[in-house]
Amino acid sequence: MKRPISYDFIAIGGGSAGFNAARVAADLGKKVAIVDGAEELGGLCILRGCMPSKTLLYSTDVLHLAQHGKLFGLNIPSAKVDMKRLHARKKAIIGEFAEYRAKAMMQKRYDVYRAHAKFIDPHTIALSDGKLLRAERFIIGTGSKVSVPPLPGLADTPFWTSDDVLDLDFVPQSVIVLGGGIVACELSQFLSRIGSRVVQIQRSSHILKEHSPEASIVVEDAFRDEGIDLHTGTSIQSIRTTSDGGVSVTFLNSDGKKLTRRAKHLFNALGRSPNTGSLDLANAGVELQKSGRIKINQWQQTTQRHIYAGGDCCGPHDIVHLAVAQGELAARHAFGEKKLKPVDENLLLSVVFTEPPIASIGRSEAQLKAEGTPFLTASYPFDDHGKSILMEAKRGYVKVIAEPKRGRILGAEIVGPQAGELIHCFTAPLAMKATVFDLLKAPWYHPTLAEILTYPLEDIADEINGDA
Ligand SMILES: Cc1cc2nc3c(=O)[nH]c(=O)nc-3n(C[C@H](O)[C@H](O)[C@H](O)COP(=O)(O)OP(=O)(O)OC[C@H]3O[C@@H](n4cnc5c(N)ncnc54)[C@H](O)[C@@H]3O)c2cc1C
Ligand SMILES: NC(=O)c1ccc[n+]([C@@H]2O[C@H](COP(=O)([O-])OP(=O)(O)OC[C@H]3O[C@@H](n4cnc5c(N)ncnc54)[C@H](O)[C@@H]3O)[C@@H](O)[C@H]2O)c1
Repeated sequence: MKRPISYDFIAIGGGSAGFNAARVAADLGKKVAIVDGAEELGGLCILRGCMPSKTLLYSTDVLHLAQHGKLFGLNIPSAKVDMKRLHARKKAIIGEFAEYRAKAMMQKRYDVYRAHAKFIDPHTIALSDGKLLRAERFIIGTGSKVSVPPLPGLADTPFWTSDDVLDLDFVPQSVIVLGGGIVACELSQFLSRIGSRVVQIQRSSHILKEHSPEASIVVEDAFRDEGIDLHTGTSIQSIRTTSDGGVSVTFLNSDGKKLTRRAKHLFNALGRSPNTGSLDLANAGVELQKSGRIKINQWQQTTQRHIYAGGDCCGPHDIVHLAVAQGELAARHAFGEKKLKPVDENLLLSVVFTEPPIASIGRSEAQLKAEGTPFLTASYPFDDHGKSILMEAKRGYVKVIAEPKRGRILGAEIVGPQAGELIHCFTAPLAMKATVFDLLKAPWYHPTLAEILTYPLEDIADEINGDA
């Protein structure tokens, strides 16, 4: 048997979690290897996730504004997508990001192995190119893959995944989108705005079920107004290919009525599952949760304490800044850094890049109610705010949730223009445990979208002061 090459730290997977763990370990002076089996380096976020989707969505936001030029007193005779250019722009932008990441990975500080890894014992991995590597400590950051749930007919019907939709260079005539999660919603609106006829079918009673029904309903109304044939509270009965090469989906709608929808293409956006199947984790003594995610503790350690995990393969949320934070924490903990803090669930930040977008931070009303934690809440609508009115962006609201005695901010939810940017008015205050009174000491420029936040802050302050 060959002698393994030895390292202090090996990252299996060079995405957001693995790469950032490797970077920190190298900063700490350790001998580090990154093993990644992908054809192209960069990870999901850069290649087929956040960056391509947001590049395309920005273009369709601009397109939508141009198509509604009349609202702004503009005469734009025709505004249409040019799919070849849109596709080329996306490829150029993503190409640059990927090149930058690949350069960062190919520095002398790491050895990079372009192969798939699997464990043969708790300290040794075998690579698909036949090499053996050994390390004192590991991080598993192998990400996630598209799920194919056991829906009748799905496995036998050709379908697109988000990878295909993000790489389109033509306008599909019609698409049935299965699912109502973030991927389904962001890309349904993209498809609809480039000119496809879109049917979206979701099992639960609201889309984006991780958010409040109140927030989801704002987006559902916008989708229906834009012409998306959206069905929620459904149960899919059958999926099949039609004789003309299209697809047909039969489902029970929320009233129990049987409906069939046909389209040229099917887009499976029914979720993602952790990518751990080929790692032979049993050989390393690394256990999985029921969900298939790798079991971790607050320091990202798996059930085999010198093996850490970060990102989509362990969750609990598939969000990039968390994958980065988990990777960094794992590497620091692995090499004994003191005064570390676990990733703080009370600061959970989420942005859905639909239009209107939804953004939230911290605890939700539903969570606080379920825990029996007392709280105050106040909200204010965008249709009564100067800046959003002049932007013709009147859907949605801002909501602040605070502790009832001192007014410490516990959470916030924003649905409406620039929600993904505005929510960052709360990130530092929440991290610093600020109160509504602290935020009201700050200046708020007029006329901005951000100044809308002062209204719910003032309402809560008044309630605590007894002035309400
Ligand atoms: C369409 C879409 C849009 C998204 N948009 C956003 C967004 O706007 N904001 C946000 O926060 N999140 C977004 N996400 C989620 C985000 O992309 C992921 O949470 C994040 O990229 C996961 O990072 P990771 O490091 O866990 O995995 P990845 O980046 O997937 O990295 C895993 C790496 O491991 C490698 N690998 C796998 N198995 C092996 C093996 N056995 N051996 C060696 N290498 C292996 C893979 O090749 C890959 O490079 C989006 C996801 C999708 C699908
Ligand atoms: N803006 C962002 O931060 C962003 C963008 C895209 C993706 N992501 C992340 O990527 C991850 C994957 O997103 P996703 O949208 O693919 O997954 P998801 O799990 O969020 O959504 C999957 C959807 O499919 C539905 N579904 C699942 N099984 C079903 C069945 N058998 N029948 C009918 N409906 C079914 C679910 O109810 C859910 O609405 C998410 O965790 C998300 O955090 C984040």
